Amino acid sequence: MTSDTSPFRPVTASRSPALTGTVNVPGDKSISHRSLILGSLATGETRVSGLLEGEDVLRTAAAMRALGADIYKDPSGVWHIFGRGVGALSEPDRVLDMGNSGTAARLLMGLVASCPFTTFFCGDESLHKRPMGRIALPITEMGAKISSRSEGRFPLAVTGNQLMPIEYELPVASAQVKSAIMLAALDTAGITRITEPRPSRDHTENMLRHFGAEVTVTTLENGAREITLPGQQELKPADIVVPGDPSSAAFLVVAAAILPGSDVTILNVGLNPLRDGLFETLAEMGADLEVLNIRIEAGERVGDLHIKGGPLQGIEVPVGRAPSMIDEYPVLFVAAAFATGTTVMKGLRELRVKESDRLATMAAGLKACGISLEELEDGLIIEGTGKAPAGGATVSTELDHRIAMSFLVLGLASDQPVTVDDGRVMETSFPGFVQLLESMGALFSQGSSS
Ligand SMILES: O=C(O)C1=C[C@@H](OP(=O)(O)O)[C@@H](O)[C@H](O)C1
Ligand SMILES: C=C(OP(=O)(O)O)C(=O)O
Repeated sequence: MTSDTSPFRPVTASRSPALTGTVNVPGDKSISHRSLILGSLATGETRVSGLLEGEDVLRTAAAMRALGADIYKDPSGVWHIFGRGVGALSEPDRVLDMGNSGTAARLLMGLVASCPFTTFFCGDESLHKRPMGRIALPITEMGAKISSRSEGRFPLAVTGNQLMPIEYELPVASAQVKSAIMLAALDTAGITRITEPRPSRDHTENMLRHFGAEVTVTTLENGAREITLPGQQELKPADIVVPGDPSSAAFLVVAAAILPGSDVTILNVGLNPLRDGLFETLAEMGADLEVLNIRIEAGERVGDLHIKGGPLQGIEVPVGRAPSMIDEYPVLFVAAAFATGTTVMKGLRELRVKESDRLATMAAGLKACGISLEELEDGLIIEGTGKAPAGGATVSTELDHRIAMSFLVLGLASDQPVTVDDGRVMETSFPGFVQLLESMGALFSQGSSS
């Protein structure tokens, strides 16, 4: 994280009693980014409750302010966004620092591609390693100009232009790339068509409809999806209630599943069918998991999760399910380490270009905690013994919030404590992670156990 130069803050998780309680997790990160961006493009005031106030989303808020939107949080916690209308953003007078956030970086590159000025972007050490060519390619084809370091990495500048609509086939299922093209297409005359090989999260499509825009989604015979977006539509402001983030709930669900006797309810969790792959997978592994009170709010499926601790079985996770649980693999690897038998997880090359190389970082930490596994080019095969792993390691989080939280969950149920070298990274997506789990019975200490 670029702005904080204080020393690392290690956090240690120790073997804990059963977890209990009824809790809420912070708001969904993907939906929070999109409410700030689309709210800034609507004509008038959008009110957002439950916005995730994690560092990634606060970067988006700061960037949208720099692009001319008026955004503030009232004393009751509701965020107010006074949008400028599609095509009415103004030139930022500073470099937009996207911190650790791939979503903020990529969506905003698409957004400014149709703006008649140059926008400069930078981020932290992790973001500077992540591939941006996947955005540069389609928006350059539409008519924008990108000046970047080699291989299209940050820092970079996007010079916007009057764009041409495109027909674009995504090489991999990526909601970030899809959304960047849709944001570029919003102020582009004509019809843009995007085909994705497998469905990726559709929050941008859902929220555009919630703001009154026309978006058509067709599922093709081979399972691919085609998204059709006519440009230059007006967005009408609409109130948004952000559900709890299923990717954050995932850590609590796995922690409860691997700690015998646990009984936890998580209220108000987003259960978009393109995000719920982890819960389906845990159920197949034998987890005692129920989904209750399913409802639709602001175009998104929401419900409550009830999870009890109990034995898990190793399984082969279907490759096609990966997009619906892409951020949950690190914590699924932890669940697999507690299961009886082999869990095979493949088709995960994308994990190598997240905040860290999540296959390599997780494999190294799991091995250090005494877990047998094989690292493949595109996945992990984990051998669970059905018993608690040894633990007892200090793991490097590599500026990756999901690595930090996954190993802390492991430490709650392993024989020896597990330390992560820097707990600050959790602020990215889950402020208050340690305190929330402590309120359920989990044992943490600041600093290293040795
Ligand atoms: O669109 C989004 O909000 C996100 C899409 C996913 O990335 P990809 O688009 O790279 O799959 C996911 O990993 C990320 O955390 C959030
Ligand atoms: C990959 C993630 O986020 P981003 O791409 O926005 O950095 C994540 O939150 O796991």
